[in-house]
Amino acid sequence: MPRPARIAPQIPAAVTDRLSAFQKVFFSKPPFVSGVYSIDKADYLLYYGGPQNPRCIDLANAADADLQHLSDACAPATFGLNNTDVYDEDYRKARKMDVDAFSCKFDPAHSGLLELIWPEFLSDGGDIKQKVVCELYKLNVYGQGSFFKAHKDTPRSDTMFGSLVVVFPTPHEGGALILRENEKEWTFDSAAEVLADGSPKLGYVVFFSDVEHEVTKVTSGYRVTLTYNLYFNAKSTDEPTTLLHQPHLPSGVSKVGQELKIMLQDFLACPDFLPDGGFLGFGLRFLYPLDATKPVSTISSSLKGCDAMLQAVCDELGLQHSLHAVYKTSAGCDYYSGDSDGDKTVHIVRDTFWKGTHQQVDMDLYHYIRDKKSILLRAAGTRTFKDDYGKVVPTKEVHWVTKVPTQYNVVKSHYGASSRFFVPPSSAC
Ligand SMILES: O=C(O)CCC(=O)C(=O)O
Ligand SMILES: [Fe+2]
Repeated sequence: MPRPARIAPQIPAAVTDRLSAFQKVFFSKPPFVSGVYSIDKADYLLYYGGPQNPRCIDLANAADADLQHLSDACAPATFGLNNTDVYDEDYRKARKMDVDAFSCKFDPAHSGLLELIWPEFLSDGGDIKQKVVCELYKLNVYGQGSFFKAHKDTPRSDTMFGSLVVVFPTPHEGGALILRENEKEWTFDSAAEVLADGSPKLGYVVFFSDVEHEVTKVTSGYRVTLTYNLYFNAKSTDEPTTLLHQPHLPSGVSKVGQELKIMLQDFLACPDFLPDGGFLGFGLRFLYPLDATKPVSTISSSLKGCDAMLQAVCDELGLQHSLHAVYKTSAGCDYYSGDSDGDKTVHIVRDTFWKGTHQQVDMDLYHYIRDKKSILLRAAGTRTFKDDYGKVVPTKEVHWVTKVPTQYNVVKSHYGASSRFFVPPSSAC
């Protein structure tokens, strides 16, 4: 028997227009911050070679022969794949030096660089709730023909959330950093900028770990970089190397946050919006490494960028909110229950991840995934429906304000978290 046709939700244009406007603003900010920065001349000095063969190179005034020496002192660069370091010149051709083999006068915290980039990067100018550790990771030299193909950085602990790369003003061409998120792409081509107007500057780019990026081929000269891992609060292995100063900002959410706040207020005041009450659902924009045995709420203090901003907006509006794992499934087949509503899609909202697997339970996933605390959601504007036993499924309506990403598998991805963020209705709904 053919399945009854899906009945489209009845959503008034006043609501759909508001939803798409909200999404546009939510995704408007790029997932990185970049630019050039002036530092003290002495901060360009890099020492390496150890006591047997000590060397110092001025990376603001380096001759090709000195850069060649630095490159020769490095080893071939590897990259992280499935928790191991892999060397593959088809994927990454570059040289690297580990942190115990060199010392650089430049320090991102003391130079003031972190204070400059931090508010814009993490909270779009709003309040910053987290302390961050910025750990020097590697020195890299990209000589002629070097590149690093598209990849996402491997999180080195579940508190690592991003990377900082600084590019020294050594003459080179090519070696642009391309960043991608969803369908969008940005290029940070520091080669010209670090040597523009005759005064050497440091190029910098800071991005979230889940942003795909690649380094294009260096066509001449040497591109010398330092990379840093960024951790929330605590870090994985050693003592923190650098603690970010909390910038002194007026409290409250950012400019984009203010815009979202006004939009949310407008939603809640709209009479067409969830007239019988319900939930607002937000698919998080970024990925988060999470121990799948822990409640999803453990990442609430580590939200990034506009995810953190949304949380702040809800706090300011006095809206209750929480983080959840969400499973999309069907609550039954129509011909068993005799219910002709057709679509029985239900989002099962849990505080923790479901521990079973699809293979173990072929049928009736709906009954296995839900637990006593689960909330069951149906699309706003649709009617309630019955399960296979003829019982009405106790669903509440949800408007997915930002879409639920579908491309991540919570079991397979090492990021683990495909969590969602919910705002129960205010009294206006
Ligand atoms: O050098 C850069 O701009 C990025 C390097 C990079 O992607 C990495 O080290 O993982
Ligand atoms: Fe990378």
